[in-house]
Amino acid sequence: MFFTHNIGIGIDLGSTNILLHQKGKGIIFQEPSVIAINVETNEVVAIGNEAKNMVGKTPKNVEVINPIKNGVISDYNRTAQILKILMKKVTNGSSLSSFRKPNVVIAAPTKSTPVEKRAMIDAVKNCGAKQVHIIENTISAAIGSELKVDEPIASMIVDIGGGTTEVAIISYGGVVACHTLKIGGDKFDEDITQYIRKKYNLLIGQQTAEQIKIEIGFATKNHDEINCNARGRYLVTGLPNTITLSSKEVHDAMKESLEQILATIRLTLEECPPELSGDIVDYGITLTGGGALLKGVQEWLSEEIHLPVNLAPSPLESVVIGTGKALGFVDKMKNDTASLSYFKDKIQNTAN
Ligand SMILES: Nc1ncnc2c1ncn2[C@@H]1O[C@H](COP(=O)(O)OP(=O)(O)OP(=O)(O)O)[C@@H](O)[C@H]1O
Repeated sequence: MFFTHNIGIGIDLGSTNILLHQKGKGIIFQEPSVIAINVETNEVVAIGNEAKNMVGKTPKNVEVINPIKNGVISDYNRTAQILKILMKKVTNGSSLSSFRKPNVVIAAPTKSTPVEKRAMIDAVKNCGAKQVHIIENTISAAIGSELKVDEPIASMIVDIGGGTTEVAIISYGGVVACHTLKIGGDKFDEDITQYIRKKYNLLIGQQTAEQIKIEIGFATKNHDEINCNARGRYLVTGLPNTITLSSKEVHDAMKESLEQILATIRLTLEECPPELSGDIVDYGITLTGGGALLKGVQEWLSEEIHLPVNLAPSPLESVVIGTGKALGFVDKMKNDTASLSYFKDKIQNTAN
């Protein structure tokens, strides 16, 4: 069967999760940004969920790596290996003639440097993409959260990811104020691990910490207390042990990181041009990213900043949905750039 149209792919290369959106199909991949490698042969053993399940359980010759840190590619070769497998998935393993090679829109951290952007573009191009366009994470998250970014209304987006929190005020399709913090949901996991180690002398694994956060983690101090069990290695005897942990303890463990996120939101609000402040007061701020799913985040934030706080329709998927929608703009731009002038400057076309 012949296809005459180009394949369009949107990519969110997150610190915790990688997502792929294919034009006409929707989200076709949504798994952890993890790769398991046989270090003796350099062969890929697994990626995504399968690789994440191997963390802490592999033999010596298999290494499980997270090649994206704080939203930025930290291990180029491993990221390229993941992308190659994903591209094969999209093209069903067939080698494509140049006119059928996919056009890609990839989201990059709003404050990434030209070198970091270039690394992303090269990684995707080397895997067989035809054109690669970069879109800023926060713009993509806002588009994917159904905010009206192309209208003269200011929006504020807070994307609490795994490795970073990005806070931006967007108006006329552009970022007018933005701050990035290298703290996200994964730091909450570390906070919980440290707390349990210090208080109970128990060493827990990263997946256990994440489960505790999801099950009984609250951003609000005042909530109906709940408990859960945590299993790990008791450091005094070296033997397995189980403790019972309360949601108040988990809140205490995460408190400092939450306060740093709050300080970053306040800082961005302080930089909001006065003409746009009214819109933020009227429409509030929109929370997205996996960290926005922490229990009580909406209540906690609206109490602290006295503004309406909305949750994006699909916090874990906002960015990739935004890249999928941006693909539509890129396609249309070839014929009609005038009505898309806001995005034209924001989506950097590297093909020409
Ligand atoms: N229900 C939940 N409650 C609390 N945290 C959650 C929940 N679901 C997912 N998370 C957390 O969300 C984080 C991942 O979010 P997301 O996929 O948006 O990050 P990312 O885009 O990969 O990271 P980054 O934006 O830093 O590159 C993880 O820390 C995960 O534990």
